[in-house]
Amino acid sequence: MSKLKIAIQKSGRLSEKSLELLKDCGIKISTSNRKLRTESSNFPIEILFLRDDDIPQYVEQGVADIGILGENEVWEKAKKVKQIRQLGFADCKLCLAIPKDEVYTNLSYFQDKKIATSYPHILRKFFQEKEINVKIEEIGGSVEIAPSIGLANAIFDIVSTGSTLLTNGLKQVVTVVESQAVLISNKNLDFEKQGIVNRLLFRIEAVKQSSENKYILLNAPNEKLEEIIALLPGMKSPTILPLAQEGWSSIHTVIKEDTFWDIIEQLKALGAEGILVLEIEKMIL
Ligand SMILES: Nc1ncnc2c1ncn2[C@@H]1O[C@H](COP(=O)(O)OP(=O)(O)OP(=O)(O)O)[C@@H](O)[C@H]1O
Ligand SMILES: O=P(O)(O)OC[C@H]1O[C@H](OP(=O)(O)OP(=O)(O)O)[C@H](O)[C@@H]1O
Ligand SMILES: [Mg+2]
Repeated sequence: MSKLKIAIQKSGRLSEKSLELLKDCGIKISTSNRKLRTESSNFPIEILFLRDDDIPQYVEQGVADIGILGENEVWEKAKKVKQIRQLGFADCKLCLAIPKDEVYTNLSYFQDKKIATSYPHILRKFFQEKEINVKIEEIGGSVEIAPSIGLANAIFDIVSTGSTLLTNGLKQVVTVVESQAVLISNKNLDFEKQGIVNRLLFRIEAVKQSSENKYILLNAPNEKLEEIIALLPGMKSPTILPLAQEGWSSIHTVIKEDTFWDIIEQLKALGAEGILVLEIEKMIL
């Protein structure tokens, strides 16, 4: 049986989360520092540890079948690969930033300015669409240093918390794109490999659903059941079980992580008691 080759970042911002995702999918992998290839003992997959910049090219060529990397690298390299699924980690933005004491008006500020970046392709496309002429200085890293050493007037780089900009005397003025980790695939996978990708995707879906949802249990007075149920969507609809105490019921359901604080406040206001919120290990819709 053939194995699916998955490329992940060897060491960097994406490495740990990529391995964790595979582990959460029940895929066992033994890792050691120096080994650049490894196989899973319980899933038909081989893992290649690579520089993230190289992953689009390898996936296009079929050296790797699928890969995990930032959308920013996928756009920058512009290789012919299929984007399968966003993965919800490594969230960041690609931004234009300038020295903090400069007065910024609008995009025309950048006319004829020199901008340092590791993302020349994305940047060139952006300014071409805006019909603004800029000079692009491509550098491999430590981009934030460029204005202070006289290499460029501005930078175009990854921003997350903004602390790198701040400590280097820069301020963000334009967000060009937002990015997160994504799963990409070769465009011509054979039937067998596509089957393995589908199995992997099914597991990723279950892992992601479980992290985005909470299981909640609560006790509610029967006269408020209707109003409380209206607040709780559930996978189909909530489960209602009578309590030993007359006039009360227990409600079980699943709610979205990002709405549960709002909903819980409303549930309490309607007289709900003994509210338990539990992590979901896996969730299959
Ligand atoms: N500060 C950040 N916060 C969130 N995500 C980030 C941050 N910096 C980078 N990323 C995301 O993680 C990816 C990898 O970042 P990293 O800094 O590890 O890359 P790299 O230095 O190019 O690594 P490599 O050695 O593999 O080429 C980026 O392409 C981006 O998608
Ligand atoms: O807005 P912040 O939270 O400060 O994050 C932004 C910084 O993070 C990334 O670099 P990283 O720390 O990964 O180092 P690298 O340049 O060596 O890749 C990126 O290149 C920025 O410099
Ligand atoms: Mg890189």
